[in-house]
Amino acid sequence: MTFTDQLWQEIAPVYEVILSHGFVEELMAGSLPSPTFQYYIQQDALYLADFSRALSQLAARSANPDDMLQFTQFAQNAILVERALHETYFSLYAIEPETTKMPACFAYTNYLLATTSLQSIAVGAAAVLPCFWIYRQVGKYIYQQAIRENPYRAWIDTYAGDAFDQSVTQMLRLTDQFAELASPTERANMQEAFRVSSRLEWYFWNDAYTQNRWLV
Ligand SMILES: Cc1ncc(CO)c(N)n1
Repeated sequence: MTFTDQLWQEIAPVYEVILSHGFVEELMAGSLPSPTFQYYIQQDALYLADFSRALSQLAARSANPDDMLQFTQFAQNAILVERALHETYFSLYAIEPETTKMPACFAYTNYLLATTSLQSIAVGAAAVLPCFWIYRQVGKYIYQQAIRENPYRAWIDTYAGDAFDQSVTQMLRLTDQFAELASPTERANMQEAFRVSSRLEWYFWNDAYTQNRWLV
């Protein structure tokens, strides 16, 4: 079993509750209320900018040019592909850009930036991995079940598509390479980072579903 297989086994319960979350179920059924999706898209635009910064941080800290190129491409894709998607939805739903990160987005982006800046590159890679991997799995799951006339089709197609699939496979390969070189302590830190980000993925959807705001 690869290191990344082990990572997935450990977060299997988190993945299960993500799949059964109301946000995912209603997105799949096409019945997600548009204010919920708007909130999500606004927060995701803020998230993606920092996700790209976190990937650039890993690129800058890479020891070899192959890894640098990979992380740079991931950072570029986070901006390009996903911005195109957001522009679709921003105009489709007349969504105003948001500037305030709500609690889950705030927690997640700050966690990614701190981890990719201050921890080892291996731990940083493990922290960004759920952003790739969970989205691919959720994307494929939704794609298989979603009704054809789904207002959220463009979102579903992006994450269930081949281009995203290939990035995820590359990211998994990189993480397994880092794990091979890592000490047992560092591998434990990678597991912890993977777990934290996986939980924050759930919180990100949950904040949108509950329209969570700062209470104070
Ligand atoms: C919160 C979140 N996680 C992962 C992705 C996929 O990159 C995304 N767009 N948003």
